[in-house]
Amino acid sequence: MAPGHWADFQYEIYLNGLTGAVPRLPADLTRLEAMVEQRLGPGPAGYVAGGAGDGSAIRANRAALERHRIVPRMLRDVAERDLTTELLGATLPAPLALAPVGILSILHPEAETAAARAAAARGVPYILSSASSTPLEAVAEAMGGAERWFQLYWGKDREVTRSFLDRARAAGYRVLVVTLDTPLLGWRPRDLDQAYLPFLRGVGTANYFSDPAFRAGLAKPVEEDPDAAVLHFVQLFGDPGKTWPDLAFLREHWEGPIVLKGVLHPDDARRAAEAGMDGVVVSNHGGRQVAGSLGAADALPAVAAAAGDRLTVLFDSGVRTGADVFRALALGARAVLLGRPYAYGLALDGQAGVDHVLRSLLAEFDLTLALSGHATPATVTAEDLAPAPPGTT
Ligand SMILES: Cc1cc2nc3c(=O)[nH]c(=O)nc-3n(C[C@H](O)[C@H](O)[C@H](O)COP(=O)(O)O)c2cc1C
Ligand SMILES: CCCCC(=O)C(=O)O
Repeated sequence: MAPGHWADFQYEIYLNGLTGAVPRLPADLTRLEAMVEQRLGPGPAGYVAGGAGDGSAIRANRAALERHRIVPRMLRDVAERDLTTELLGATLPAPLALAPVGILSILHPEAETAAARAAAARGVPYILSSASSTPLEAVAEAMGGAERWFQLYWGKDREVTRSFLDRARAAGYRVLVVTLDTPLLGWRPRDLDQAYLPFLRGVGTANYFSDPAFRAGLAKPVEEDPDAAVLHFVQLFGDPGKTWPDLAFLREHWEGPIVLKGVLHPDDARRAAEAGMDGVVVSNHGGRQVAGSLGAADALPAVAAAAGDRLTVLFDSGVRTGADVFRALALGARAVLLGRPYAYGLALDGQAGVDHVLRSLLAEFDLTLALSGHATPATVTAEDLAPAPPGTT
């Protein structure tokens, strides 16, 4: 990252305005979802925007964040700011990574590769999903010298898991994010009502179909019987039979940091620490798994307290603005993962769209930080928040 502040993006936009150039995407990232609905058909837009059941967990995610109001402090010298953040042995330019979002080819032909390039150009880690539409080796190349994180769907076939870990290691991925909240796909009415499940057409299976261990489990090569290959994928991608002792296998086969994604209860954080894990992502999978579940931000303070200094605590589910990043840090996260907004940026303008989303979010965060009286994320605490008056959220 060049010297300067993320907030400089604001001046860049103003200066472009002198020549009549205005950005192609809005500065208010909450507008992107409606734009994607208009641009893409209801299938892909519904898949990304949709949630479990009645959508209550998506609403809970927003409510849990909005319930906290920022209390700005004055005259604290915020002229020079530094957003760099130490995270799991690396120095990041900001407390942010891009969340694993699978099957991005339903949104844009360049899919994960474009998202990875956009993130790498800003030094932000991109967490590649197991359910990527592009093989992990090709995405690793697109990441160049940036941090490489791989998200594992920890399925039923141990050989496939082992092979994914071997491939990820060989391709230079350093951090392993193991998603625990998706051993089964949640009940998602928008997809069910449209009978829209991209996986059934083979989207998001690139890592599997290119995997020697996966291919060894098929009666016929993928190319000869793609339907059977899809069925095999559907049967093995999740494993609802797993329990905490099973983590020993992953710990044994992955030398770098392991982060468990989808932790919402403090006891699960304690178990993660006992199992030798390095971090957790407090997340309800963007409200896509358990309708009626608590807003992820509501779980954050207790998980952070249970984690203490034994685990690095990350957060996602509902982050849409710079204020949300601030709130998550104040509630105990060290960094946040951005999910749907960058997928929308990709859908609307490819790599440039992801770049716009990243820079807008971080510019807004930088300004929020400064205008609230902080020169660095490290000084943000729960003291910077006040509860919203009852009935106002
Ligand atoms: C379309 C879509 C696909 C996703 N795919 C994955 C995935 O492959 N692996 C995973 O761990 N999480 C996946 N997630 C969850 C995200 O990593 C993240 O937890 C979620 O998007 C956060 O909620 P938010 O986007 O509303 O902020 C997906 C989310 C969406 C919207
Ligand atoms: C096979 C997993 C589906 C990707 C995912 O995590 C999601 O759609 O939420």
